[in-house]
Amino acid sequence: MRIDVVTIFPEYLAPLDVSLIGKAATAGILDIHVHELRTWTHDRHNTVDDSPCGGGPGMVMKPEPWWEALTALVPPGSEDGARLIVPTPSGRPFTQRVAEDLATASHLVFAPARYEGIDRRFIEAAAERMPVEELSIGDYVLAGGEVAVLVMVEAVGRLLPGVLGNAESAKDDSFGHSSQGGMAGLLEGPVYTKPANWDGREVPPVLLSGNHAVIARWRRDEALRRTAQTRPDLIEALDPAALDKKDRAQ
Ligand SMILES: N#Cc1c(-c2ccc3cc[nH]c3c2)n[nH]c1N
Repeated sequence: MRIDVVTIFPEYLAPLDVSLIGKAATAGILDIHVHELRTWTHDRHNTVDDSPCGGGPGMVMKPEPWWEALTALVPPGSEDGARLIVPTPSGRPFTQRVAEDLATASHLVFAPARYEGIDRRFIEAAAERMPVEELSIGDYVLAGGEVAVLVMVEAVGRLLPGVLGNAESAKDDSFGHSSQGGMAGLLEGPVYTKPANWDGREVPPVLLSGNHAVIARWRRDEALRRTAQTRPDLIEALDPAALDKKDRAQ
């Protein structure tokens, strides 16, 4: 997968060189390029913004630099498999299912804005050339979209074959929100490691029993309990067919 990120703060994307995503890039699984939006400006001041039409606070990002950048990164005729991702607080929620969908793309172009956002006409023009996703990472307001790009690239990148080792395959995601595997749609229950007694607190004996069926049942019960407590909406959203008799007894 090729990933292009266009931004006025390229240094904000430095974490993409680190850890899981950095290793995936080194391995050639991800081909990540971060670009300075001002590359596609032509005036003395490398202007990327202007005052909002109709008045109002702040500044709006001009469509021209974004359009030139997009055209350079996705030349006409090469749109097949390319998707433009625009982080925005007014976007569709970015969820695990959205991450799974984006992981099927061959080319993602991220357009993290600043100021009051990008001139709407850029989004409309881009949508005539390729799928455009306006996505939000949560119900709070950031100062720009770069943080959201880091979140989305990690959530999508970890789903690509070869990025996670076998021991930590995304298929077994148990942090909830995965739509795959036995814990699909549930939040993860508590996890423990050695020592068996720490601070006078014991690891639940079931986890030391060696009985994998009983352990699996206990973990699912704990996931159901935590999900019901923390995110009852996820319980409501579960496919009833995904719940067995013992689940319903919870
Ligand atoms: N995604 C996302 C966002 C943002 C966001 C995204 C882009 C810009 C550009 C200026 N301010 C922004 C805030 N705030 N909260 C979210 N969940």
